[in-house]
Amino acid sequence: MRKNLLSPSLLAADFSRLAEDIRNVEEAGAQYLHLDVMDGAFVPSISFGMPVIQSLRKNSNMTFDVHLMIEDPDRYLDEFAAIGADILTVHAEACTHLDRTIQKIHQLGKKAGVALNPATPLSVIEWVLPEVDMVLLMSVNPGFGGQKYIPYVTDKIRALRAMVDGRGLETDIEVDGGVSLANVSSVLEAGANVMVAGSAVFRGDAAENVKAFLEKLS
Ligand SMILES: O=C(CO)[C@@H](O)[C@H](O)COP(=O)(O)O
Ligand SMILES: [Fe+2]
Repeated sequence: MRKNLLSPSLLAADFSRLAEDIRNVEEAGAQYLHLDVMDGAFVPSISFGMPVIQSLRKNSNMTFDVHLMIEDPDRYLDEFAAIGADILTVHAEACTHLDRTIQKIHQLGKKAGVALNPATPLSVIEWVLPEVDMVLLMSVNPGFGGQKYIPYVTDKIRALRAMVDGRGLETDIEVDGGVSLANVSSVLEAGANVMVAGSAVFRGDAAENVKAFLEKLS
């Protein structure tokens, strides 16, 4: 039986009190912490990088689910591994040699994720799928929190679930962008099992929101 997991996205937290916000979601039962690294090149925005993640590592035992929205992520994999990332997810669109990048993440002893923008077809990962621990399907165009879920991604999740199950794989399927308490059940029903939620967790009472998500995921 696959596990359904919640990965609150730190991007929507209050940056003036990160330690407290993280403690809240961890104590409420969130298993992963989603860390969005943006370089201002692959995506228009710049978020945060290694020093922030390294500091937070001391405050949390959650699985650090690092989403690298950066060009040529190979340049930084050693460093992200060294500061305590558990899952390193790279964008297929940002990697010239995706297979090599996945191998490198595994050599560093980390789980390898591959992210696809909404418009990127699943065929891009067809051959590497058995090598990947998690596929992240973007359900918004990456770069910002608080955007609206793109409805056609639900069919893409269904297609990926069929691909994963049809090949007898255990690849996690993570969905990222606009996931809320209102749509999480349909995302789950389509076959995703790792839910990223930023605004829907950190806007309002984060602990209560985590509990409400976990109830829907149980
Ligand atoms: O990677 C990204 C955006 O590029 C996401 O992880 C967002 O941070 C999710 O935020 P919400 O859409 O849930 O507010
Ligand atoms: Fe993300």
